[in-house]
Amino acid sequence: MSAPFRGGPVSPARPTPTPPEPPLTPAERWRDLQATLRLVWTASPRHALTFAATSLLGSALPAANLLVGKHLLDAVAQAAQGQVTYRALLGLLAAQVGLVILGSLLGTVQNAAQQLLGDSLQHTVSRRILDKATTLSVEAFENADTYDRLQQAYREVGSRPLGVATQLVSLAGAVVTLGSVGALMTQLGVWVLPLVVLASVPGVIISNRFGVEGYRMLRRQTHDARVQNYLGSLLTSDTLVKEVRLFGFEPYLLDRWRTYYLGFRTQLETLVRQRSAWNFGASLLSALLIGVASALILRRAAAGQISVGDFSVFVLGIAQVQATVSGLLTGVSGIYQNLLYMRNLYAFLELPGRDLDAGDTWEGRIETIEFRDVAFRYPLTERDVLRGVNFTVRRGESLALVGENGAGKTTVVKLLTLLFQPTGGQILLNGQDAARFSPRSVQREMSIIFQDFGQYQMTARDNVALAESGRLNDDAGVQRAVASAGAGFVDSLPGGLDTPLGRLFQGGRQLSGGQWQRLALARLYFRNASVLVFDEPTAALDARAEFETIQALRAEAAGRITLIISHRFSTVRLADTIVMLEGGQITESGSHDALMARRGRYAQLYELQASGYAPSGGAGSH
Ligand SMILES: Nc1ncnc2c1ncn2[C@@H]1O[C@H](COP(=O)(O)OP(=O)(O)OP(=O)(O)O)[C@@H](O)[C@H]1O
Repeated sequence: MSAPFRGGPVSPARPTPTPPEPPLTPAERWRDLQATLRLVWTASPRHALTFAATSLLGSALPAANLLVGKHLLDAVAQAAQGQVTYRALLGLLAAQVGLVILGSLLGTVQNAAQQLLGDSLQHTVSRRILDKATTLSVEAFENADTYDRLQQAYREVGSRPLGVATQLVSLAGAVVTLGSVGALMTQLGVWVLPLVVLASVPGVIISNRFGVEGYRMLRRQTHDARVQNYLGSLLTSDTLVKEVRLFGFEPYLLDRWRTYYLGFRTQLETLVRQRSAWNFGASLLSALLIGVASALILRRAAAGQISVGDFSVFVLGIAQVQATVSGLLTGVSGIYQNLLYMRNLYAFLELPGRDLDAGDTWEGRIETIEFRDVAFRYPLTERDVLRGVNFTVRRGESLALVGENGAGKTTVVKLLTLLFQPTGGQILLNGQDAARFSPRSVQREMSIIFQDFGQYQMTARDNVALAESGRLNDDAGVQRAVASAGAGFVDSLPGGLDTPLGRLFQGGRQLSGGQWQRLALARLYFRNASVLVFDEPTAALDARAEFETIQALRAEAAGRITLIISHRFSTVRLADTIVMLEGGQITESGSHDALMARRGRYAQLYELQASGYAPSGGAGSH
């Protein structure tokens, strides 16, 4: 089993690589686009509307600027010949200044709306991801693919949906700009606009193609990047620093970390080299086409067919059209790319959740639990880790599971607490199939301390009362649970129950392993459950604490079903029934005395452990 959960952001590396993405059909892309727009709209209708309106209005400004600029230039040229008054020139200047002011006003409102819309979107999407995560089964978290999707979705929440929205709006804006500026340029000759437009296309196609390549590269690297992050987190972890220093495996970790980096670097270099070469070719082609258009315009100028103002429309128009066409095409490819990222989010949101409230609601106490021929196989694995497991435990009884590492004890607990469903056989609660009932309603009757129990970087009170968050202020209940768990040390903490614990946040007090375990026990006792499950409840406790814990456990166990997993036979022997698991099957069961009398595997292991305490190394008696 893994080490206790320490709240680190990166879970241990899992070997399954991310499968290649399936290509999206146009219909799927269309569906994702609609879903994204709906998302943007629901995040903040007011800001979405303001953003779209100001962007579209702003898109008509370049043509208006060109037109006023042309008239101004022509007027200046005519003024030289005394044909235009100063007043008329001032009128044109006023129009130009007016346009500048309007542009800056629209830009300011647009920026503000975009920023607020982005923030609302980030909140909405994060919330959806977190909501989804709460409905995923525990199994889903043990699957590398799901975990990758969760990470990818979370990483992209800030930028991608807003990216689609802004690009779509700029696309519409680009059509407005191109139409209006294009109409002005067409007056200079029908070939001008097509040549200028054509000059912008190759560069955009190339940036589009390499954008998609870049996305594919990142996606291919997801799994390795996670491993690399994990390696980095080992070197920066507060809880692991002692072990890392002592064993001195920093160079090994750094070396592996760097090997991953070098792999990414090689891929990036190839991509950058290819993109640069193609970009250079595209800009040569573009310069050639602009050169041809300019030569044609100059021929008309030489023939006296166009004014200075017309020529300014051509020169400034080129830049405008190129920027707009490139905006238009990158907008299309940007939407395409952002939708690829959005697919990660949707793929995560579409993962089948397990409705923990589905099924009949369990009411009342659990009086008996029966495993009937239960088998279990973890997803994506090839062998059953439990086979033909049969046992019954009744109210007031305690059952201990023993067995060597990997025998399947924790798996029995995961099934009993309905975190997983058996792949064969049945679990009966009060004689009824547990599968009929909503897991959440059954789980309300259970309380547990896992081997890898949580150490919550919150207050001591939170650490206890999280077991029933509706009773966070039940001081008497918390005190009772703390007393049962022998966690009286909390009273000597500077802020008592309200002392923040852990090292992660300012002012937090770090506890010892045994103190954390006692708090986890208090959490277990805080919930008034009919089934108490102890998975290695005394592993981190000293001998006296173990004794006290067992005494408390016996007192709390009255009138309940108790299930204990422990490698300590001093704990196990007190159970009414002991079940010996070997390779996923029950090989012996009975009371301690019965099993000792049988002189089978249990007796062997018991004596092996007891011999460790005997002064002469001989077998101890029970
Ligand atoms: N998430 C998982 N996916 C696949 N196999 C798993 C998973 N968790 C456990 N196993 C496998 O199931 C078997 C039983 O594991 P389990 O954790 O139930 O053993 P255990 O008896 O509790 O061991 P320990 O005493 O070491 O805690 C082991 O072979 C283990 O490798």
